[in-house]
Amino acid sequence: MAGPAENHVLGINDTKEDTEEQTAISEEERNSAETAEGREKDMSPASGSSIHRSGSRPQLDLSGAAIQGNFEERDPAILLPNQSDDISHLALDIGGSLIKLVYFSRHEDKRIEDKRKSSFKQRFGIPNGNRRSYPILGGRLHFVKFETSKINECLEFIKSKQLHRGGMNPRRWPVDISPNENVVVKATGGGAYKFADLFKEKLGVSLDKEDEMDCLVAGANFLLKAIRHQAFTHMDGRKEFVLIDQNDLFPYLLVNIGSGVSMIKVDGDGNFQRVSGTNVGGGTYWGLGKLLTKCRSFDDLLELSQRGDNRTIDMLVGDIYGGMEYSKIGLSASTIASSFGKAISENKELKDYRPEDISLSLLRMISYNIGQISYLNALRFGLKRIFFGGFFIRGHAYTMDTISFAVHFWSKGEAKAMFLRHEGFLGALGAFMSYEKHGLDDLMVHQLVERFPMGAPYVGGKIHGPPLGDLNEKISWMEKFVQKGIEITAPVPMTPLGTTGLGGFDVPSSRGDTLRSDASNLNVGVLHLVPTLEVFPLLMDPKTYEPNTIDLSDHYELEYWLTVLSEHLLDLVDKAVASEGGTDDAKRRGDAFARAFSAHLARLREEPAAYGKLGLANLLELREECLREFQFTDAYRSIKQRENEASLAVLPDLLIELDSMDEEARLLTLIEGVLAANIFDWGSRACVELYHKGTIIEIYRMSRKKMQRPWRVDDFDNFKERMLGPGDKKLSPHKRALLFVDNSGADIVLGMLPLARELLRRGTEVVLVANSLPALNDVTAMELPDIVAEAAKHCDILRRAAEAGGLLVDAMVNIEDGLKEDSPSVPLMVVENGCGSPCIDLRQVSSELATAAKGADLIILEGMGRALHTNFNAQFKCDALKLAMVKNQRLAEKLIKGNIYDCICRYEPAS
Ligand SMILES: CC(C)(COP(=O)(O)O)[C@@H](O)C(=O)NCCC(=O)O
Ligand SMILES: [Mn+2]
Repeated sequence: MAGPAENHVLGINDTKEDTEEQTAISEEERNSAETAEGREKDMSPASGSSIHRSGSRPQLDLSGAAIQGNFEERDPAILLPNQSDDISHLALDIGGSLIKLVYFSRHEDKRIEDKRKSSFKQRFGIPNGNRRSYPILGGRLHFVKFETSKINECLEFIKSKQLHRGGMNPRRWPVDISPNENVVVKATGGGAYKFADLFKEKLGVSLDKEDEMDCLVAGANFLLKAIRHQAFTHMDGRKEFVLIDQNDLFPYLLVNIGSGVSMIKVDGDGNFQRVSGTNVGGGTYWGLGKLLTKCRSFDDLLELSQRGDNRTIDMLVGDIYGGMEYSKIGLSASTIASSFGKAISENKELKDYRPEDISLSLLRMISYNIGQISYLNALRFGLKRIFFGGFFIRGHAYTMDTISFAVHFWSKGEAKAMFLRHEGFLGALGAFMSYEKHGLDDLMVHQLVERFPMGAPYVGGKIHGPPLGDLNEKISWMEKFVQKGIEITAPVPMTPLGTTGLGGFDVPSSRGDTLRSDASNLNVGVLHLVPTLEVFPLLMDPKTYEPNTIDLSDHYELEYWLTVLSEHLLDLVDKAVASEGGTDDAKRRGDAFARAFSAHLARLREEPAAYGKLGLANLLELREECLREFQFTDAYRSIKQRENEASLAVLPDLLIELDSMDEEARLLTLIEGVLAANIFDWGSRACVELYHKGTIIEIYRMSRKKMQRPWRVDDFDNFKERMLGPGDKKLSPHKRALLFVDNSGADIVLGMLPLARELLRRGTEVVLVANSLPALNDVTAMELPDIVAEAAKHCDILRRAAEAGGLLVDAMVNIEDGLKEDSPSVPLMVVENGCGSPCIDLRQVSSELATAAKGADLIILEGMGRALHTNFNAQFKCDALKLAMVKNQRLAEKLIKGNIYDCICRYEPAS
């Protein structure tokens, strides 16, 4: 199968091609990678402390280790007084064509101990189930590529960010590490040997060489276990993400296609065996292709193949059987009987064949061969899953289709070929993993969040420009392109549509519009490591939970939502710029934000799976993240404030009205109130237009007036029965209710707070769950205590509950609520949900929320984002009430066969 031993180049996964590939940077602005000043102070070692290492591995020096701060805190930071902070947060995979860099930057430590947080801790204590012997650092993993031929750019990049010295920190250099100190950086790939002296000379860094195969496997294992949408199948031009069960990952076959091909049977972490390989690999394609087509780069050769027709060269079954198929053995007429076989019988010279056809024929020959050998090896060891990686694939749709086709064909559909989004970074990640005690190998899927910041402008299918240092550089670059009249847009297909080559085994079709020669450039975001995130414990089955309701793999649906977001953009930029005082700087940032976000939308329009599996929640979150990237921290700040004030002014009247009702009428009015007040949503186009037509209170009244039952989804009677009991029978009240609140203003003040008050009155503890970061006009956990405090001035129940929950510490004056009945003062609390988006993915919530959830027996999800776009179909272990007004015509039609402004009151008791 493989060639003679001396020619056995298998496993050498690079080629020395003269690639034209652009530098691709997945990089965030430098300043965001900085560590907070205060924390630096705590973490920096006493000056003059020595660096302790054992052998070649830099290790943490645990001598004198002490917990910093509160012993009861979850995952407390541990102060290592003798540890220099220079454990390198950088690892490299230096190949013949590309240098892949993985580096870590710490999160800014913005922990603010407000009274909300301390009261929460008092109430719930601190969970200690997740204690580690050492903490995982919160931070980000960045993935960056350079052309090996431009190694100096790579060295400059490392130097400018001081990555070899543990990140950019002016306090650390040169105080902590003397320039003569030997810093060790993990590296794999042939270049780790070849360029060792250069790294030493230019950066003073010693490259600690790690075995390539070890790294590949470690990288693949980490990715497959820790990143939800890592692996995908690719058939007929369609990418489909595959859910990998962490506990059912092994064994699998890892096929790394570099110059040669290695086939590795992976049985566990660090447990693998190279079982086979072939010398016909990427190097063969590139080498033969270069000789036969005069193509100058690997990418050019791939591009040629997209315009090729291999039937002009390959001998097909039909050529042998006079156009017929050989049905007896299941071979169709278009099956390749012999690659390049036609060339024997034709009286043609090389020049008579189109380079496009040659390239395609070659690509098919090699891809099929690899697919076939891989399958045979999978069969040999009884493996069902085959993951392909290596530079040969580089996100090329047609290559993936061809390999998939071969595996499918030979296995008769039994085995699956899968590909990895981070396939180019397996080795570098593996090298990074080889640092001891960074805690990465312990990370779980829910502790990682991938984000896609604007790394560099991309134009015409290529990333342009150097790595972007800071926000200003990012904006300047964009402005430069715009001045030149070049629209910054997502990469476009490099060949016209419909030019896919024909022929083949049986023709695997790959849609022209998904073809690209290096799509993987942009498919890798920045991995945020957030050790405090947890799976919401009340989810019925986290494994089958899918947050998104609408399926964006439906082309029309995706197109609709992308258009909605584009149409919102101008208005959003106006709000964002105004929120920053409308200064020139804010306008520049606003412009850049609009361009960056439009580029994301264009990118996703072209390749919906570019950032992993796409759902509406991701799109809405991407918008908020992009705003934050351009330093718009709260675009709706003043709108929220205005609406809060207006609503608080009418709250006393509402409470009096409610208190004059009997229990049943009151409960109905309260639910009506929540639904009616959910109309205040600055994310809905239709609603924003409404706001021009009246004051907040007028719109609220109008909305309440229209609240006619039955609602489009109306489970109110069931909810009422649970709350008030059937007939005269009283049921015990819920112990604790989690209220996932939505918007500021009327929504929270006139909708959810009165409902919370009712629950409190009935003896149910209430936890208000709000966003950690601003998103549209959603109320945040930081803002809520003040709103509650204001509302409590008019309400005895809220006041006592807020006091009991530790939200109010000062005695309240001016109590206008006449109610003096002796209601139990169960606590009212506020927790943050861990999100900064209008939607919520309950697989990744704050540890605060997870803790509060443990004693809860009622969940109320409110609003379109939290209850409809996400979680509409979510099932919980406890009673759940989903309340929302549908403020979008299309969603109303799709979800409830109704109309805009219809309401949903969906009650699902615990089963
Ligand atoms: C962004 C939103 C999910 C916020 O809704 P909310 O959760 O506040 O009820 C919603 O306004 C939305 O889906 N807007 C986009 C569609 C539109 O403009 O109609
Ligand atoms: Mn909202």
